[in-house]
Amino acid sequence: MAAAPLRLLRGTLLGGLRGPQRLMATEAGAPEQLRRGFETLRVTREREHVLHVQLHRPDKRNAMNRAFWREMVECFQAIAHDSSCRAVVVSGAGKVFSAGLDLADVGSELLMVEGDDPARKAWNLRKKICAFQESFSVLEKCLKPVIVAVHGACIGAGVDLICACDIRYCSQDAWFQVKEVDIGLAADVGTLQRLPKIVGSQSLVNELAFTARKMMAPEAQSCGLVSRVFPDKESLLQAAVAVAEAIAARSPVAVQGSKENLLYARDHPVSESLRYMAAWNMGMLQTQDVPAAVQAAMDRKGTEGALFSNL
Ligand SMILES: CCC/C=C/C=C/C(=O)SCCNC(=O)CCNC(=O)[C@H](O)C(C)(C)COP(=O)(O)OP(=O)(O)OC[C@H]1O[C@@H](n2cnc3c(N)ncnc32)[C@H](O)[C@@H]1OP(=O)(O)O
Repeated sequence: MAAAPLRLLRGTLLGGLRGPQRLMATEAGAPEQLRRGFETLRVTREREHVLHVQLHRPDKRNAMNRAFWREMVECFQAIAHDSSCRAVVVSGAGKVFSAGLDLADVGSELLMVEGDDPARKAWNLRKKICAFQESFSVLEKCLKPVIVAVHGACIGAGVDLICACDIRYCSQDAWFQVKEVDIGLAADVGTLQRLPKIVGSQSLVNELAFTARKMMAPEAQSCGLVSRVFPDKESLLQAAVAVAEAIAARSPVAVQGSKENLLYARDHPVSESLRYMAAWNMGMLQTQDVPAAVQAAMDRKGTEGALFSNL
């Protein structure tokens, strides 16, 4: 998908956007952090309510350096607070989705831990690991659905990242590798915790984590890691943006409430999740979005027939 020439967003927003637009300093509503931009991420507005976040170190195969781990948190916290954004597409710029941890930049940081004794070193290392975990947990904490589009290699921390996304698509050339054992560590930023809940086969997860073997796109689809496979990157991105647009056309109260409750249900027993749902909806069902959506359905206008305000 070729980037459209940059244009000022003001004035185009209400008409609806048809091509990616770099967020401009003049854009009303976008949080300051998104307008300033990032070193390792490129954020564009693809449609009126859809942002596209690209991992953007193509020369280094989007390897995740220190700036990346920090910027993921800044970026998705800003998106969480951007009420005009209702869905996000994540992809990788260049040849591959991501080569995972930047072994040159972050590898040395992990090996050199400060502290006067083993307990203090351990404590400082724990703080670092928790900070790394937050860089992907932030994708779940942001209630805007995140659709990830994977092409080419998705290695190590790349798998951790996609496991925290809500919808996973890939192209035919994609491959996935839980590579951490090959660099002497147990994957600690989400794969071991989330992947078993995604693919449903503990045996397969164990095999992937213990052997670091590559899993190609067809197997990733058959095991449920990705839900759709596309012939190439272009069709992949088109589909990812289209599904994001479909999500964005629906009530943000309903969509973001669904994400919150799906994640809650993943981590809690059914009875507890039902109680949480009831408490959630005793507030949220009072939204104007319900009568607006019901009226549009009765008028056979579909979702386009109802306009929902930002959340
Ligand atoms: C507490 C933190 C927890 C997180 C843990 C995470 C762990 C992991 O992610 S383990 C996995 C680490 N990653 C790898 O082992 C992948 C290494 N890279 C590759 O296998 C290949 O680069 C790849 C298949 C992705 C692409 O191959 P291609 O031929 O297309 O490119 P290259 O010529 O190999 O690389 C191009 C330049 O990118 C640099 N680069 C690639 N991967 C990394 C990396 N992981 N870290 C740092 N730099 C990387 C590579 O050095 C080349 O740079 P240059 O020589 O300057 O052109």
